[in-house]
Amino acid sequence: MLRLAGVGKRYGRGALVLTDVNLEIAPGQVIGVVGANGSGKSTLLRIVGRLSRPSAGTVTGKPSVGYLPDRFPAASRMTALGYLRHLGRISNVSDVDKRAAELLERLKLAGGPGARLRELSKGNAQKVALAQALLPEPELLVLDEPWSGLDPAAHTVLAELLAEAKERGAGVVFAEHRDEFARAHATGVFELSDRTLKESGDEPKARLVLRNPGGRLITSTVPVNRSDAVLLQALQRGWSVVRVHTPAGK
Ligand SMILES: Nc1ncnc2c1ncn2[C@@H]1O[C@H](COP(=O)(O)OP(=O)(O)OP(=O)(O)O)[C@@H](O)[C@H]1O
Repeated sequence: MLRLAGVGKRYGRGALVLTDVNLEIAPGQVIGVVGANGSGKSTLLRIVGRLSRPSAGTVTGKPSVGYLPDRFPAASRMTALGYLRHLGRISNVSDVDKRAAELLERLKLAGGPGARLRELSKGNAQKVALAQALLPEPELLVLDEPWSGLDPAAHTVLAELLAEAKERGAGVVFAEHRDEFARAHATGVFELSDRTLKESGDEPKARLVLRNPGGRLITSTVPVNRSDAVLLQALQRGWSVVRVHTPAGK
């Protein structure tokens, strides 16, 4: 469906953000991309969704794409339904009103289809953003942190919608910063670190919640066999340990 080979990306004359990224997306595959803030997840997803061109390497395949951006510009006076109708007409969605209303109903958009975009809370704006990506039933869904801001009920609905997309043979690529969460929803998880993408094995991970000397809470996910070393280094730098979550039995 889509193949990235040797993909690199730099912005302007800046340093490389991605180097030698290889990724193949097949129908029915759900790929989770994890990585720290700034590791290049959004950059990679924009390339996968063909919204941005790589500086090196090739992207082959031209599936239709539904894209959920990392920031949804919801500053319009349009209603949620008006907005989806407009987008649906551009991409020739049949029965657009019915389908849009169904999606908004399943996601439980506060205020219903008539809610104005600029009055929506973060989580409700995210629901409209998800609906616009799902509406045309694209061959490839590219979702940048799709669970961000959603309440638990909408989490479940989104998991169902992704399972349905997978069932009809769509490919899905999503970005997520929580490793275990990505693992729970993906058929394959890849990690972006040091500017490149590696398949993330099933090695058990520990989640460390630390407080830096400035008082900020920092959450870090590390392989269990490295957690002692990371904790020791953090303590030596004057950080304190708030919580350590390890998988059962590790
Ligand atoms: N339009 C841009 N122009 C210049 N640099 C950019 C641009 N977009 C992203 N970057 C840089 O590319 C790097 C990767 O950013 P990106 O947003 O892809 O990371 P991310 O993993 O999605 O981060 P987050 O988890 O915080 O959303 C960062 O150093 C960022 O500053």
